Amino acid sequence: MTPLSHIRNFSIVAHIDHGKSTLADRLIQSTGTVADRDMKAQMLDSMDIERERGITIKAQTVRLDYVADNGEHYVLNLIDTPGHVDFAYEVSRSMRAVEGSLLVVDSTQGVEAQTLANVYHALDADHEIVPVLNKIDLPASECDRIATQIEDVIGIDASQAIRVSAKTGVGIKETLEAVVHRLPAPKGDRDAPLKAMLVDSWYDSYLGVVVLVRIIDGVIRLKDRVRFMSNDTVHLIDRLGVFKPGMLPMEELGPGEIGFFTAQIKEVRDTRVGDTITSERKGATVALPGFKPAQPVVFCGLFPVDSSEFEDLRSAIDKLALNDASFSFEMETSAALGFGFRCGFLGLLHLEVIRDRIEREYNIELITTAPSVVYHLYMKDGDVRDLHNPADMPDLTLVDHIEEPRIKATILVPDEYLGDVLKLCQDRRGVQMDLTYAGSRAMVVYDLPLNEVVFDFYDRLKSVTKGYASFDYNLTGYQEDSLVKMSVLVNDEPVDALSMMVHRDRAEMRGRAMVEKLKDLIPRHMFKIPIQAAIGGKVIARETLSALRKDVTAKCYGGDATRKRKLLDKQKAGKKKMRQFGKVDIPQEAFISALKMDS
Ligand SMILES: Nc1nc2c(ncn2[C@@H]2O[C@H](COP(=O)(O)OP(=O)(O)OP(=O)(O)O)[C@@H](O)[C@H]2O)c(=O)[nH]1
Repeated sequence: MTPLSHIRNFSIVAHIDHGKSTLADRLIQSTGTVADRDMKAQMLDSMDIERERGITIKAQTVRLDYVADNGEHYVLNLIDTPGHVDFAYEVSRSMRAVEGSLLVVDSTQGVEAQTLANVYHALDADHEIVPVLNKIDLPASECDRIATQIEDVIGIDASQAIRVSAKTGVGIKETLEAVVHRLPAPKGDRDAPLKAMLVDSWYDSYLGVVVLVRIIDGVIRLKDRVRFMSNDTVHLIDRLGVFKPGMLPMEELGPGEIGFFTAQIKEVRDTRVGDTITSERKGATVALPGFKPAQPVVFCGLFPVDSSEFEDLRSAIDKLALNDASFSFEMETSAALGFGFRCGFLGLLHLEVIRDRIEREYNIELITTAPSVVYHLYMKDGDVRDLHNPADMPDLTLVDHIEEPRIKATILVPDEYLGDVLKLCQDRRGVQMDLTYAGSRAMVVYDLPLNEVVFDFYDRLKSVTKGYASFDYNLTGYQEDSLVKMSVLVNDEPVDALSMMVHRDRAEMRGRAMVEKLKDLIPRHMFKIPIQAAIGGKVIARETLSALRKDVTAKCYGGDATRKRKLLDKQKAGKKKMRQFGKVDIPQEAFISALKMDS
């Protein structure tokens, strides 16, 4: 067992793409944790989807053995945290398991919105922070300027920032020395009753549920019987160890150490992140302060394109939920789409990841309905209800008022795009709260309704700023506003999957945009099709799709045969992805595309 004075626990915080995973790889490699020949890029990103998209979702951990320049042997535990806003919750909880952070900032880019958000999590957890300026091998690197920016914007001393190229390996040794000498050792009492913090847990098809723990006090041993304090269950530890980064068995783990155990636990749901684990006998009586469970904030319906795949979808969703306690679901039926599931997610990226995994790993084509936030309905009879699905909106005459979730959004953007960003936020019913400058960049803080952000705000922000803006948000609470349900009728049939909650003042604009989009997205049929948007019984926008002549290749005027064939093939492929509403076929992509706003 390593003495506390020779343990350092740390995380790396950074904005996406600033080089967190690359730096972690270099640290793993240069401490000889993984032999060079086994090294593959991004050791810690285990899921395929993470590797493909280059984003980290689940927190991962690795133990590094390091002999410092003073000749002493240290154990360094690195917890890698996700970088994306949807997973901020995972960031904040894994920070509680460590004492310090390396703050990685790309020295060609500077501080971004997620740098700020993540560093605040680290400061909240009382971390010692060592700034690291990365990518110094690039000609555009400006270390002095970025160090000053870190001091101005974040307010921490950056005079001792370490200059690193995670790509070439320059500065890696200095980084390891800084971890040893500038980050504090953990505290803990080996002789006190066991107190271990449950940092994370996941399902492994061979091992069952694997639990990641940080030992605070006491010692945990193989074959110990331990009690989970939140639900008072007792489990026998049948496997104990650390990640290097593969599993390395250990006989015991003492204070300050981070490792895993398995104990024949069947479901991730039986393990509450933030829970305190103690010994069955003579255990601790007071639990560690827990964490709030992550709440899904975005809901949407997932339906199989081919309705015979409903059972396959159910089993795919069941399996995914095994490993992801923040993903919720319940069965849903839609008049238009048949059987499916209403699912809750931490944010849009989370939604996309789950949807992609179902489509790819389980080979089920999906129709995704409009993402919606959770509204609070205050009914006239005094009842208060949560509305997860606009299709369930009761008659407005029964509702006294509606509250919607609001967020505090922080956006960092180069000066020249500030005007466009302000306009975008204003158009989305935002209220400006703050505007400050750091060099040639502006930091603007807006109070915005989550429902205006949930769908395509981030895409719009990237496009109006040519990708130069960075964005982060957190939920602030609920606020009353004038909200109504807008329904869409195609050929006089309501399409419930397209109904959405909108602000009354914006309903007409949204309705018009929606029917115009649908007119382009729905192929022409042999008859005229009216497309309408309505609030209650009142139509607020209308378009008519004219009837089609029979021959789809007619407009090719003879001529090019391959082009004709392509068109027919395209039409055939399109058919498979259509759903029938009354007499009308609506292509799958219409459900998502129709909801994108161009403002
Ligand atoms: N030139 C140069 N490129 C680097 C350096 N460090 C990282 N990169 C590149 O920057 C890109 C992003 O690096 P990652 O390590 O994936 O970034 P990340 O912060 O882990 O991103 P997430 O996992 O999505 O949070 C990759 O293409 C890296 O190869 C560096 O020191 N120099």
